[in-house]
Amino acid sequence: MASRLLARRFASSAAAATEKKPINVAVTGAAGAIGYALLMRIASGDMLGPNQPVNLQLIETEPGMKPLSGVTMELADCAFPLLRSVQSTTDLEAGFGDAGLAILVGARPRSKGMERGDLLTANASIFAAQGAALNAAAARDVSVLVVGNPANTNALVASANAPDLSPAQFMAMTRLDQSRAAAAVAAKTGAHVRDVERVVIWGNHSATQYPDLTHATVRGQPALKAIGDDAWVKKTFIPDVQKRGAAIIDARGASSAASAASAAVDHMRDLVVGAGDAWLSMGIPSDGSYGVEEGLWYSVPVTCAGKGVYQRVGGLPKPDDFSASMMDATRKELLSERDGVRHLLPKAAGGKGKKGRK
Ligand SMILES: NC(=O)c1ccc[n+]([C@@H]2O[C@H](COP(=O)([O-])OP(=O)(O)OC[C@H]3O[C@@H](n4cnc5c(N)ncnc54)[C@H](O)[C@@H]3O)[C@@H](O)[C@H]2O)c1
Ligand SMILES: O=C(O)C[C@H](O)C(=O)O
Repeated sequence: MASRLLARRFASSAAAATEKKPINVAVTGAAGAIGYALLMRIASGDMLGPNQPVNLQLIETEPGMKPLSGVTMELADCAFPLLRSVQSTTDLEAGFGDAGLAILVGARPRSKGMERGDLLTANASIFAAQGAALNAAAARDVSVLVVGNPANTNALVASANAPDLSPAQFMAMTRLDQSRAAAAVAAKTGAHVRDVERVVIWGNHSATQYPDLTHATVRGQPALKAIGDDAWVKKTFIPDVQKRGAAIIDARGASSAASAASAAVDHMRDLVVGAGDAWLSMGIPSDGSYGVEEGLWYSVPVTCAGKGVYQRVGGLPKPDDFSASMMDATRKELLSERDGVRHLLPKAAGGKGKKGRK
């Protein structure tokens, strides 16, 4: 008995000695619908892996603090072994203090009949304040994922207000669109979703996005060939993916929440842990390629090597006329969204940061 106890004690002190340093994860809008689904997944280890402890730094508005206290009670009651601490605050700099990862969810969702761009006035100023606070308080190599809509332009606003961080550290979430597109192709071809690769989301997380199957494969074969139905691709697949968010609002009476949280988990996991040669879509600052001017957060395919580093997929052939016109339409929408937030963009936008990514 004594030797079994000793062995157990030895095993737990060895585990403590090799335990990784916790990662500080800041989440805004933590008491909202997405926050509720997201926090459980982060704390359980779904996002950063089964050996990575986390500290949660939760940011809410004043009225959000009471519901947030209920969420933190539930987090405690889950007794997650990887959850080291939970801090709840309305103070942006306290909430972002030393954060290595920041997921910016807190913003108003659209309701029936609205487009995501209609949220620009209500939401963009939130991201100016949050960009400034990240600049002041977050870890210098923080990776920031913007989920709150309109996500691409909010990422631009946050980055523009964080002059000491690299624009490349700010990403807008289009992973949900990628997953929706892959799921639709899997359903059409009878394949499993894991057999659908290289689906690309170009441009804005909006109804102008271009879900592109030109490079996609199903079980290693060209997806367009496996589908064999160009009319379905153009008349059903593309509009369905573009309008999936609205279809969910129509059916559920509220915008997607669990699937949005799941996409944020997938995005951050691939970014931090790495995803080999898989193509993943992210809204990142344009570098002038694909005819998209610099300074727009435009979704493109990337690969993720881990540790927060992503690499844009390069060397793609010139898009055909259909793809080029789709890519241009979403670029134009992003330009007009940028015009709508000019007042929130300081003149000398864009800084260096410690972790440049290309
Ligand atoms: N990019 C995507 O794929 C995607 C998918 C789904 C939803 N969204 C967007 O995510 C956002 C949140 O959606 P939701 O369903 O969780 O909404 P929600 O209304 O359920 O929750 C939003 C939460 O944010 C909080 N909040 C508002 N302003 C804040 C601020 N300044 N600082 C901190 N917290 C703040 C609110 O108090 C609330 O608790 C919406 O803008 C929605 O459109 C994006
Ligand atoms: O469509 C919305 O407004 C919510 C979200 O962006 C989605 O794509 O589900």
